[in-house]
Amino acid sequence: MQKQPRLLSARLFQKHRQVEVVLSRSVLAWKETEKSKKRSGSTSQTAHSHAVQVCEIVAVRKMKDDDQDSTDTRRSDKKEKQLSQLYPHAFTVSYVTRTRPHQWRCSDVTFHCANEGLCQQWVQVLNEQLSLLTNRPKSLLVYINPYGGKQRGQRVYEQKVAPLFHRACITGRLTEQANHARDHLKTEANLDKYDGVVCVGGDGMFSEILHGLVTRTQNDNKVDQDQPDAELVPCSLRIGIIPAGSTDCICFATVGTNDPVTSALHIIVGDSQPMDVCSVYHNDIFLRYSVSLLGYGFYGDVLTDSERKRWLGPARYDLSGVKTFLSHNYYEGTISFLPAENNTGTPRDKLQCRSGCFVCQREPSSKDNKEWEMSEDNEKSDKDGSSGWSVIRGKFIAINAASMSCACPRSPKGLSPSAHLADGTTDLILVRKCSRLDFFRHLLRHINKDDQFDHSFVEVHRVRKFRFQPRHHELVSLEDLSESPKKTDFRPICPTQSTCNYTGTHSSWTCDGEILPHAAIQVSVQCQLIRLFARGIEEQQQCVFEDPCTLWASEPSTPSSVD
Ligand SMILES: CCCCCCCCCCCCC/C=C/[C@@H](O)[C@H](COP(=O)(O)O)NC(=O)CCCCC
Ligand SMILES: Nc1ncnc2c1ncn2[C@@H]1O[C@H](COP(=O)(O)OP(=O)(O)O)[C@@H](O)[C@H]1O
Ligand SMILES: [Ca+2]
Repeated sequence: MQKQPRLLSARLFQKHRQVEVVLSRSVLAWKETEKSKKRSGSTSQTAHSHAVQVCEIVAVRKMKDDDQDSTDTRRSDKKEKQLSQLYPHAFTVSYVTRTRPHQWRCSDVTFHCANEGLCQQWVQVLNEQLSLLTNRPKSLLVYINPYGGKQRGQRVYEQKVAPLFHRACITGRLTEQANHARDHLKTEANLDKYDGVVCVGGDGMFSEILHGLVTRTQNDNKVDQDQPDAELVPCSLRIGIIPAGSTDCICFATVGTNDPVTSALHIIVGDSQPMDVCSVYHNDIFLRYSVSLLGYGFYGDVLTDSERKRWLGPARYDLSGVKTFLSHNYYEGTISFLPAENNTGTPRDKLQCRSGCFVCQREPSSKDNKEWEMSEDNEKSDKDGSSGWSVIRGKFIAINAASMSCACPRSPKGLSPSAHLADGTTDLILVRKCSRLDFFRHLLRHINKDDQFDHSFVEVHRVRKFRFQPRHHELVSLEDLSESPKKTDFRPICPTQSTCNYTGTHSSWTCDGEILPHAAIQVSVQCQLIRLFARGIEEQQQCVFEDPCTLWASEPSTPSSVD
């Protein structure tokens, strides 16, 4: 690893202990000095040595700066005030620490020094380093859905997020007309003023922001998104999600947890995660965009039923899930899809999309481009189903397109554990008609370690485009009307019954939790159309910066004050 010169080094104090503090371009490190260790009788080296990446420093402030407001009575502020009285020349560094897996917290370390000049110097140089991090947002447009999830959006923002944003000097315009977030973004908001848009809510709220921002970007660039073959322009503003919804799958699958503080910190440090977006059409009419689950049959029915139970909050999905499972309906139709090229991996490989995923980072090589162009040609010569496109006709309990893993607290590995966030593909999962018990076994595998695709009635394909055509409604009703129950019927289970109920009607598509008005749809994946304030799921405790030991040994590039 390349050794970086020190920008500053000094002997400072942490409470009563003397510490050696070193700053390079990428790392701030500190450790107790030998003298201080001896005095306190401590022998352990590691317990007293710390290192923080500069890019994970949230803020640096002189202790006195925040003490002007004597009306502030929060415990942390009181403590800070006491410290500043005790140590007049002190500064505090707030930085990211990893607590539980994927969970981030903001920790503070306060150093004090013998004179004001030294203190000023450290604050100035540290802040200069932070100002070089140009990916950090300074101004954010924040929308809160006060009615999402357990209706805690506003409280979560005010108590957990706003204080952190304030500390990092992020100013945001807080709006509570969340129901109008999409339209405000589409037409009214002056987006030039902002570095990003943040939503506080669930996947439905995220969807509002997505539609507002993508539509606005296309309009500004004179691209007609209603044309199925339009080449959409990627959005320049990143989107942040503070989870406060019912499923929070988009947050969970991009960060690894649905914790508001962790998300706020990913926003503050200016993370960036590109993400695919599916565009959904019905007979060449644009319907919606989707980033998580497009589901027909089981999930479509769960969502349709759950909308009537919104008052139950997140529990509505459990109740509707059980009800839909017991109904055990299947639907007939034809699904056609354009498979992704071989180099995109398969939904059944064990290559999970993680921070810095090389599958998503891969620039299409000239060979890949050629393959892709060939597929496009195939598509043109193949509107009625021949080579290039695969066509499957059948009876399905569920048809799911997962553009990301769809991991969430209900299913920590998700619907398609190896789906990628930004590879330009979606994983198409077909669950054919099967017994209720088999379907239960399949569902169960979403929460245990077994492979949910390892059933004879399940198949999964990685695709770039797909189309679905339900079996013709009129024909079905004429044939089956007498014996087919209505799709929303709820009947007691017959233990001997092992086949599904043919409804004779269509199901609906759920599109990131919203219901689509048409069953026949055409879908294509728009590779990396948006970016989130996230970095993908971190594999483990990240320690990717230079070894702090090299810092202690290296010489300062500019002479620095030592106690
Ligand atoms: C025997 C136990 C079986 C349990 C199986 C559970 C499988 C759960 C898979 C969940 C996939 C979720 C995909 C996410 C979709 C969200 O975008 C959508 C809207 O989210 P929000 O606005 O935050 O509410 N949520 C859903 O579609 C909920 C699906 C729940 C199905 C039980
Ligand atoms: N102020 C509001 N009043 C009512 N509905 C809203 C408001 N703001 C957003 N919504 C809508 O609420 C729906 C669900 O929001 P979401 O935040 O995803 O919660 P949940 O995860 O519980 O579904 C979305 O369709 C969103 O457009
Ligand atoms: Ca994808």
